[in-house]
Amino acid sequence: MIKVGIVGGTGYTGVELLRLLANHPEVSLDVITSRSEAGMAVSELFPNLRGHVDLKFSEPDPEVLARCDVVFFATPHTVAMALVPELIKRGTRVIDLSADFRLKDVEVWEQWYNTEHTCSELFEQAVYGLPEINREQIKPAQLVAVPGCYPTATELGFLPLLEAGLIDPKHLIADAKTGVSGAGRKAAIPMLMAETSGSFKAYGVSGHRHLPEIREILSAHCGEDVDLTFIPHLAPMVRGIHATLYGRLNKQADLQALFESRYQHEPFVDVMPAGSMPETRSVQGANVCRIAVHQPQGSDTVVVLSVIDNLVKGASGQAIQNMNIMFGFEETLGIDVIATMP
Ligand SMILES: NC(=O)C1=CN([C@@H]2O[C@H](COP(=O)(O)OP(=O)(O)OC[C@H]3O[C@@H](n4cnc5c(N)ncnc54)[C@H](OP(=O)(O)O)[C@@H]3O)[C@@H](O)[C@H]2O)C=CC1
Ligand SMILES: CC(=O)N[C@@H](CCC(=O)OP(=O)(O)O)C(=O)O
Repeated sequence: MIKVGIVGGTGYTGVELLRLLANHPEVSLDVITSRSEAGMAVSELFPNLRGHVDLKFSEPDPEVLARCDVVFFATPHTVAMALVPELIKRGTRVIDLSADFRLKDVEVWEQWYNTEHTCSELFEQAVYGLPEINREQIKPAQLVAVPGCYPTATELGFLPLLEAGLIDPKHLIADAKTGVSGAGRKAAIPMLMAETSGSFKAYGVSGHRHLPEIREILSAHCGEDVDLTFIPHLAPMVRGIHATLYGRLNKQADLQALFESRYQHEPFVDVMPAGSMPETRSVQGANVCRIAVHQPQGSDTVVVLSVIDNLVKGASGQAIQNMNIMFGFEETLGIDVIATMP
């Protein structure tokens, strides 16, 4: 059994970590922090955890957190960077769901996050936690940066095509939609269902912070600078991401066979039969990226449809997948793969 701590246990990704880790046979949940709910029983705030999590929220305390084998940060960006150096020094492993350690260039990070980074010296040792490209590096890692939700859906969709050199890396388009839970568990008028229900809009058109992340990862992995147009949208749903990805083919190939072969050994990527249109509900609650590849008739454009649950494969499920790899557990242990909706 390993001792696990969670910083930020009252947010959407925090409670999703709790739901999955409460059932994990190798995990003892030891610390769950919240500054606003310190002293309250976890099961009082989250009745779905009654009988499964017998802990109280506590203030984040590095002394206490350092006694864990691994600490998850399910906090807004800039929180992890303040606490992680001390934990790393004491030998505690860290899995950060925020964006603090996802990029390798501090200037780019500071430009997109509009604040100073206080421990960029850890960028080098941080491993980007997308197991489908970095499984070997994740195994010994002390610090894992879990990919963003849009980047997970987008990178998994483009990877097979870029790796095979089948599309022009300078002309990629990602047209992606998310639900309101992507904005976190807080009171914000534009995210209220009364505002978003029956409505649909784009945002971040002039630039979204996930753009440099996707560009950096795809470029580094494929050895060629990638240029991407990435436009996020807010859809009237609670959870889920649907990314429609476009690439210009520079040669013809059996695209279905390419995707099936690339992901044949990946437990959490499901390549659907030719002609399929994956729906976000088919991955709700599951750590699965469901992908379909299409080539519209008479066109040299390939269209990839990629869906995930932003809170599971886009955050907490992927974080636990990383933990399993880091501690040598079966990669699928304690992680749901069957969605709660058909
Ligand atoms: N929601 C999503 O779909 C996804 C989110 N992420 C990332 O995961 C992280 C968490 O997201 P989400 O769960 O949505 O966020 P929420 O806003 O829902 O929750 C944030 C949590 O962090 C705690 N927190 C806030 N400020 C601090 C602080 N200064 N020190 C310690 N704890 C703090 C809060 O508790 P309290 O204030 O009581 O301490 C709360 O528990 C973010 O970085 C987000 O970008 C990644 C992928 C998807
Ligand atoms: C609706 C909404 O605001 N969505 C968030 C989703 C990003 C997210 O959750 O952040 P990470 O995956 O980077 O941690 C956004 O666009 O910023």
